[in-house]
Amino acid sequence: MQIYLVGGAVRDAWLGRPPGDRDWVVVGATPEALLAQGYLAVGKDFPVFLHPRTHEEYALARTERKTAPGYRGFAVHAAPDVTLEQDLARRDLTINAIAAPADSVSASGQFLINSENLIDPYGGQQDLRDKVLRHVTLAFREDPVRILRVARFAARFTDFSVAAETLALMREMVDAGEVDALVPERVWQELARGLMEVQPSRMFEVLRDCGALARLLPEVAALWGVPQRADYHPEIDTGVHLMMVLDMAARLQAPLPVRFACLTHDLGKATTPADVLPRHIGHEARSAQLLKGVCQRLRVPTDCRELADVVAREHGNIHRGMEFGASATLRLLERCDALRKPQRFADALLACECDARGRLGLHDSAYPQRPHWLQALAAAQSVATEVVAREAQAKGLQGKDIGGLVHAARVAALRNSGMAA
Ligand SMILES: Nc1ccn([C@@H]2O[C@H](COP(=O)(O)OP(=O)(O)OP(=O)(O)O)[C@@H](O)[C@H]2O)c(=O)n1
Ligand SMILES: [Mg+2]
Repeated sequence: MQIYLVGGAVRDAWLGRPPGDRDWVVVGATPEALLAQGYLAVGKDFPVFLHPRTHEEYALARTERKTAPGYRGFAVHAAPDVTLEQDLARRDLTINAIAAPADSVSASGQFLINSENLIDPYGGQQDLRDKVLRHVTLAFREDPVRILRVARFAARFTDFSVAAETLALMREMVDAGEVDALVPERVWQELARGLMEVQPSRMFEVLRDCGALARLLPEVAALWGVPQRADYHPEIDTGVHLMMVLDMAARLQAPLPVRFACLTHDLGKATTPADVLPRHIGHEARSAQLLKGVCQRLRVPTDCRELADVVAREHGNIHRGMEFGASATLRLLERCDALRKPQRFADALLACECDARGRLGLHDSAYPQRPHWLQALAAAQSVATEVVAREAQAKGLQGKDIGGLVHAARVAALRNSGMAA
């Protein structure tokens, strides 16, 4: 049997990027032969094994053929006569279809990037040089997740472009309804990974270009072409603003829930009645409503969903908050459940900063609201609630009345701290 390193590990080594997971392909072997050598079978859909010592993935060379729409609909053929070239042909992109013989890969994980070593039948190295994301063969069609992968790679390899013929193929797949058949978990997984890349806007650009965004996230796709007030939004177009907000979130190294909250905070602007434009009165509540549909459809995890809800509802108030009186300040903190969930509130503030700076010409402006709200939260937290509660109980007060006293003590603390009038 022959063993080769393939996929992302070869690509990343070639680009001089830090190594991630390593995937190996085994040619000329049977499952029995690998089991006899101590490999552990793990593949449910394909013959994949874990190395007895390193636990890295070793897959038997295989071909795949589509049998039904969607992610699960394919038949796999793995046999000792499947060649390396055949296995590479069924992969997504040429840059992911380069193989390095195992004996050219040293134990430390380093290997020589030497074109004489590499097996590269589909021009992957040329596409790495030209910075092109190009499909290997028409087998690309057999897995619609690849549409999302290409978009995600565009967000990571920011100076790569998608080959025209690959974009055309992706468009064909979208038109054939292929993305509609994807299971929500896969869509979310790829979107989440793309959001965490260095330039998430590029993922959405590619998804828009091939028509997939309107199928997967119609609420987001609808934001392009919606105008905003030029005095607040010099970029005017809501979709353009959204992309700037996402890239600001990446620049500020925001965690995933913040990036998801950025993605959905303005959804309601797409449903603003035409006669109100370019103003968006009350869009926050409409964003929160549309967000619910997105989260149900894509099974968005709780932390992302909850933060996005807070940000959708309150971002306008957080922006305006420096002018709030003590009572309104505390009410916002309470609506955000900030006293019990201070980290989530801090994340909401970060999302709001991305929103404020994700505007044309404002990328480097300050966002004093963030320290302001953190100080306000600290002032509210400084109230010794047990003491207030004990004193109230001593006076014979109960339940709601005690809550009222705690609230009043926090308002007073906000006033005394000079945070609000
Ligand atoms: N839908 C998919 C998923 C994977 N692959 C192939 O399997 C390899 C490994 O997959 P994976 O680890 O998911 O992707 P990587 O390319 O390694 O990228 P990442 O850095 O995101 O792990 C890919 O390079 C590609 O050759 C594919 O063709 N189609
Ligand atoms: Mg990988």
